[in-house]
Amino acid sequence: MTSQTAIIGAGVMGEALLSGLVRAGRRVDRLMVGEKRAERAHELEERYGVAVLDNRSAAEKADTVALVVKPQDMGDLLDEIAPVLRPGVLVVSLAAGITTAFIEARVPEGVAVVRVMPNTPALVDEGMTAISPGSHCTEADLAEVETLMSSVGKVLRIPERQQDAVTAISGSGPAYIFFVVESMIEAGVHLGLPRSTATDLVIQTLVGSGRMLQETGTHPTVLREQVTSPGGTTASALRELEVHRVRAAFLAAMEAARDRSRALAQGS
Ligand SMILES: NC(=O)C1=CN([C@@H]2O[C@H](COP(=O)(O)OP(=O)(O)OC[C@H]3O[C@@H](n4cnc5c(N)ncnc54)[C@H](O)[C@@H]3O)[C@@H](O)[C@H]2O)C=CC1
Ligand SMILES: O=C(O)[C@@H]1CCC=N1
Repeated sequence: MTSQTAIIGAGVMGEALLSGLVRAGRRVDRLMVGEKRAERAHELEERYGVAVLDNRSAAEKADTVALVVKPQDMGDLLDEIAPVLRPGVLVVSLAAGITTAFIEARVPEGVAVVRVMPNTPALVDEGMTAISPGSHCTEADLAEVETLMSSVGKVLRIPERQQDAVTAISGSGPAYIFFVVESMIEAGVHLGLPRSTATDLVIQTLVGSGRMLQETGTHPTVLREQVTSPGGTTASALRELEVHRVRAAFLAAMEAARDRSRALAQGS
């Protein structure tokens, strides 16, 4: 890929994308960053040797413009860069909730828009990204975004109507997993294990379980049953999780995330 890519908004997710592209071998002179915090901009220039420009200059020079600001900042950002977006430019939004229709209403005709929901494991090239085309998007545009996001992990094409649910499951998902990890470590400490021992045990259990899911292709219910010996320790623990309605709590949590994604689209 020889085109110029601008990343506007270089916080957690913007840097995950930037660093992934650099790790994947993208030449730094084919990347640009727009970042409003001067200190952060300087940090990224130092760390990656990437050019940090004002948003309009970055958007004007780029063939692909990735928007990685908070959903609440998206309207103002689009108003700022729309006048310099050329027809044929590809706009890629990574913001939760923001629809392609919202963006298309604010950019010139002929600008293709793709909505993307990544997650932070992109930082270690194990991201899960879902992409959806806007109404003027070609197969080539979508393939371009697929290539862009494959540099940081897996990519799935989905209809845009599924994006709020995807945001609730994989976009926010790493936070739930880290929450479970934190909770298990604290439980280990409560049971008298040194914190470092509990941390090692939980992290390797998570990594091993993830690899089993990925490599065996076996359904999680079957894998869970294999651990659950009749009358044993696991059955006792799982009964407590059911008593405390953990399954129902996960469902309620993800419904709340899905609803929040929808609300962000309305600007709240
Ligand atoms: N953090 C995550 O796990 C994920 C975040 N996202 C989406 O990515 C977007 C960014 O999220 P984070 O990186 O977590 O937030 P963040 O707050 O870490 O980064 C946003 C960055 O945008 C900059 N910014 C704000 N307005 C700007 C403007 N007008 N011009 C240039 N830079 C500007 C801020 O200074 C900041 O560095 C959000 O829309 C979020 O929904 C999507 C998936 C996962
Ligand atoms: O919490 C958020 O709104 C963003 C979107 C998905 C993950 N983080």
